[in-house]
Amino acid sequence: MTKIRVYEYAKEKDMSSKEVIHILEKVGIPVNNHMSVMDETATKKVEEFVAKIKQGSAAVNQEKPKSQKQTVQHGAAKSMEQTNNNSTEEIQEKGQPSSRANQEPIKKNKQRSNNTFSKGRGGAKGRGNRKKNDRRSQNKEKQAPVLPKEITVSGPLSVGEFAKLLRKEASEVIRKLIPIGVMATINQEIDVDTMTLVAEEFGVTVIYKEEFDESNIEEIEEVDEKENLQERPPVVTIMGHVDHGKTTLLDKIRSTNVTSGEAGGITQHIGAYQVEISGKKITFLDTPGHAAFTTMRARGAEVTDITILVVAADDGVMPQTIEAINHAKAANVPIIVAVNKMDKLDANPDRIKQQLTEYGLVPEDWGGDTIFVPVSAINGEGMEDLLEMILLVSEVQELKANPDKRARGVVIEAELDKGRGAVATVLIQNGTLKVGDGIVAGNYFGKIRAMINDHGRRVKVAPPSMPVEILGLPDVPSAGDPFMVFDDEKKARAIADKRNQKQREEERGAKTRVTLDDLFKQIQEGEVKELNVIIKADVHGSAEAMRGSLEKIDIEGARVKIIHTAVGAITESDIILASASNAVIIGFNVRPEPNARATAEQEKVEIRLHRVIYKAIEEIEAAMKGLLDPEFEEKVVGTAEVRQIFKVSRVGTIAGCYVIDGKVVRDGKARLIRDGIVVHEGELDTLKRFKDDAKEVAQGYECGITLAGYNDMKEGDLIEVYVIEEVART
Ligand SMILES: Nc1nc2c(ncn2[C@@H]2O[C@H](COP(=O)(O)OP(=O)(O)OP(=O)(O)O)[C@@H](O)[C@H]2O)c(=O)[nH]1
Repeated sequence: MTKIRVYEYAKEKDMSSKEVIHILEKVGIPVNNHMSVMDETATKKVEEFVAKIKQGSAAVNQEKPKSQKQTVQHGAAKSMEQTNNNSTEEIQEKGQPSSRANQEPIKKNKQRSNNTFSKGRGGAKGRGNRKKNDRRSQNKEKQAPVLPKEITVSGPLSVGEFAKLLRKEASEVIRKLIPIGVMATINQEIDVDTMTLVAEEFGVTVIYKEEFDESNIEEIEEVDEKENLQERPPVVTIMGHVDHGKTTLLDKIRSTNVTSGEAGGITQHIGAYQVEISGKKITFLDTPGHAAFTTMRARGAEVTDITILVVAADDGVMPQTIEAINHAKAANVPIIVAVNKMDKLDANPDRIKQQLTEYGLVPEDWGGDTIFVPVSAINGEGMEDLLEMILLVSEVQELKANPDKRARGVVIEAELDKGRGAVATVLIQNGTLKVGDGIVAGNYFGKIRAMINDHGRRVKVAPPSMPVEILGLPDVPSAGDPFMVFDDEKKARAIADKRNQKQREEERGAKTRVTLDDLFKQIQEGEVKELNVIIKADVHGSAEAMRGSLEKIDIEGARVKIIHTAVGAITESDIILASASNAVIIGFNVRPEPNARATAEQEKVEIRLHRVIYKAIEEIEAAMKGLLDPEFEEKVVGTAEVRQIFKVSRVGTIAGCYVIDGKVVRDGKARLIRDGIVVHEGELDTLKRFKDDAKEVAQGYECGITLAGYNDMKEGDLIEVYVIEEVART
């Protein structure tokens, strides 16, 4: 024999190709696969190796696990190091063709299922029992459990645990491990790749599911079997512009639709309530407005199924109407338009329809798919239609939950009550909550002492979509916090502790948000495919121009998605929307309101301010290409309010100011802001304390400021002073 392929050689020697490849590796002649050619030297070396093994001399490195659990990595390198008597035995067995054919390993496995592979092997006793064993193993084979089609693992498992999942004996697994170069005992751990290879040999698929930390209650996914799912009531939020009638509408619905049997009962404000119509329930969140809605979303709680957009028929689409539309769209929640105040003489519902088409809400009778319901929250007109429409939309959505399992949901609101302690209103999203359940809500663990429904009655159980007030938490969670029932109290306490710790870490700044500086990296890592952007501008035209240009950007498969544009200063509500939607805010000739700036810092939302449209676009493009040049960054050092204007001939206009925040520095640049809009930007000319020139003036002091080349300051204007700082690129 001069040259022979691996598989031919293996066949000839009654070995498997894998074994031959493995030995070739060990003798220093690695080959690629079973089709590789072995020359004379190779066959000789393999033969020598097998001979040595048969004499027992290759049985080195007797396995003595140091610890009970040891992770064994799959890989050739490892296998080389781990040459031991396991491989020896595998080969010895192969020398006896009957051993494999008659399923002997099954019996043997049973015999030593609790031993390490090296123990009790190959002794006279073992051989003597072979016949009996064969018979037993045959019997056993008949009753062999059906193998699973697939198994799910979340990380390394010990051979024993893995075998159990496969419904195989551990030694069978060990046997399959050897040819792939892994020498492991029953107690040693093997990695997922190795498990996948071994399972394949048994025709079983390994599904890897990353084990996650259960303290991320928000991310615990529980799949319900279809047959366990039942219809659940829709959860509805009412949004709209100030004074368009949200509260009146909510009150009207509640007072005219109290659940049967409860009529006349005192309804209690618990943050949400349910009404019944045509035998079906609807849950309304009792906090109108998109701020509450988006604050919850910012905390990861997707509670709302349907949004009712209230627009007053005598007024029309207003800024907050648009904001509400964008908040609902960002959350992918369907909108039903309630055209309110229809009782008013000047009500003009067609105008509302016309206006809303501009925002993509086209009424059904105009060929669109948005439901418009004319109503009057005062006299109740159209109210039933509205409720029917809610039920219709919820039917289309096929809202379902499984009432027969542990409950989970969201905290709607919570407070500390003097007499009752921490009281939280929760909305059950899935499962059924019961008195006595141990729950983690936010960062706290508690046992439910009592539950009170929206009519102030004590209840023992709360099914999906039902809001209830719960007593029994040791402290007050936040609105939007998730809650979940845990059967194991010890585990639940540990989860609550961990959540607490994580929150503290987040507060220390560990929160990750998209920023232009790391956008490119996030795009490359596949974390970001769409850059969500909110545009705030001084005039409608600029906002639209910016939207048009930004939407055209498509770089490296990532695009810009404008989730909201509006005219005016950057508000807290913009920041919350950005936070909930992982967006950046571009301000064009506008500034953030003071509390918005603070919230942005807290929420780590990035605000980029510009005065030239193309610069804003260039910046986004550069960020998406990873070419952003943040070598210089603007840092606002202080803000002064103009309290008095002095016109002095030759000098020009002096603004008598009061420093309301930070400090004003003589060398800084200044921006003059009127009602949130930047009206001038330039150099600070003079800065004086009384008659003297000052280098800087701190918060709480008065000063006189002149701006270079600009005299049109007015009382009430803000002068924002900033410096340009060099920042190191990361
Ligand atoms: N004529 C008439 N007036 C209404 C109707 N709905 C509400 N109003 C009145 O409009 C005013 C504002 O209503 P609210 O319900 O407070 O409006 P809102 O949208 O909740 O307002 P905010 O809470 O300030 O955002 C009140 O004076 C109501 O009485 C209606 O259908 N017809």
